[in-house]
Amino acid sequence: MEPGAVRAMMKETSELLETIAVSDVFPRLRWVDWATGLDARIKMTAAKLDAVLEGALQEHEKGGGGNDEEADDLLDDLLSAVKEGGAGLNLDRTDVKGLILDLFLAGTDTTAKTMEWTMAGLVKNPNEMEKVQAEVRRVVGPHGSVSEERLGAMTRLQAAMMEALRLHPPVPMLVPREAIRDTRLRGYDVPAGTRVLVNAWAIGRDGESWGEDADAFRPERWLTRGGGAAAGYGGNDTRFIPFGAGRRGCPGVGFGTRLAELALASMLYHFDWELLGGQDAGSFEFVEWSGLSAGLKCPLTLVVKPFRA
Ligand code: HEM
Repeated sequence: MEPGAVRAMMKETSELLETIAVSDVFPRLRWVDWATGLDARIKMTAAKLDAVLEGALQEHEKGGGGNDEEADDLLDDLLSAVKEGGAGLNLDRTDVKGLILDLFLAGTDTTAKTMEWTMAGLVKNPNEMEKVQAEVRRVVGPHGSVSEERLGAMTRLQAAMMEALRLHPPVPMLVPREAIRDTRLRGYDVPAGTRVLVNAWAIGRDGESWGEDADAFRPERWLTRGGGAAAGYGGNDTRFIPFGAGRRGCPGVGFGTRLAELALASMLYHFDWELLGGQDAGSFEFVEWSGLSAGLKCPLTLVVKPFRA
C-alpha cells in the first residue's frame, strides 16, 4: 500500500468525520445532506477507502505485502483467520477491512496527539522536562536503549502523559451515547432516546475535582507518595476519562498508551528538546484546535539536540 494513499485516505475520512451533518442535529432534515452533496461525498470517500483497503488485502494475499523477509503482520494474521477460521473467529474480508480501518481511524491520530501534548507540556515546563529526562536516563542507563519492560519504572513519564491527557483528551467529547430509558441525572430529566455527549475535556479541568490549579500542567498530582502513578486509564475514576468508560470505552487503551510511552521515552532518552529560536518557554502559549481529535492549532515544532551520556 502506498504511504501517500493511506495519508490521503485518512485526511479525507477525518475531514468528513469532522463535518457536522444537518441530519445529525435535526434527523428530520435528512434531505438537506443529500441536497448539499454531503451524501454523495460520503459515498465517494467510502468507495475510495474500500479501494485502498482492497489493494492492501490483495497485496498481502499475493504475498507481496512488502515484508516478505519479515514475520507476518496483523493483516496477514487476519487474512489467515478468514481463510482458515479457527479461534472461534468467523471473519470475512469485509470484517478485516473494518478492523484495519478502525485501527487507522481510532488509533493513529489519538496516539500522535497524546505524544504531541505531552511534549508540549514538558517543553513549556522545563523543570518537569528535566525530571522526566533524568528518570528515563536513570532507568535506561548510560548506553542502553528504551525497551517496553523498562516503562513500568518510568512513573514521572507516565504522570506527564496522564497530565497531558487530563488537560487535552484527544477525543474531548467521547463517543455519543443514547439514553435507553428515561433518566434523572443531577436534577435534569433525560428522556429515553436523547443523544448524550460527555465532555471529558471539561471534566478533566473541573476545579471542584482538580483544585484551583486545574488548568495547570502539574504531573506531580499523579504521583503517590511512593512515587508511582496514582490512577489508571480504566475509567474507574470518573474525573479522568480520556479513554471513555464502560462497555464502549477505548479497547486500544493498553496498546495506545504503551506505544506513546515507548516513543516518548526514546525521544527523551536520546535527545534534548527546546522551542525554536530560543523562545521563552514560560510565556509560550500552545493553542488547542478542534478536529476529529483535539490537537495543537499550530503543529509543535521543536529543536532537537542529540544527547550523549
Ligand atoms: C492514546 C491514544 C488513544 C486515545 C486517547 C483514545 C481515546 C478513545 C476514546 C475517548 C474513545 C471513546 C470511548 C467512549 O466513548 O467511552 C475511543 C474509542 C475507541 N478506540 Fe481509542 N484511543 C486511543 C488509542 C486507540 C488505539 C491505539 C486503538 C486501536 C488499536 C483504539 C481503538 C478504539 C476503538 C475501536 C474505539 C471504539 C470503541 C467502541 O465504540 O466500542 N484507540 N478511544
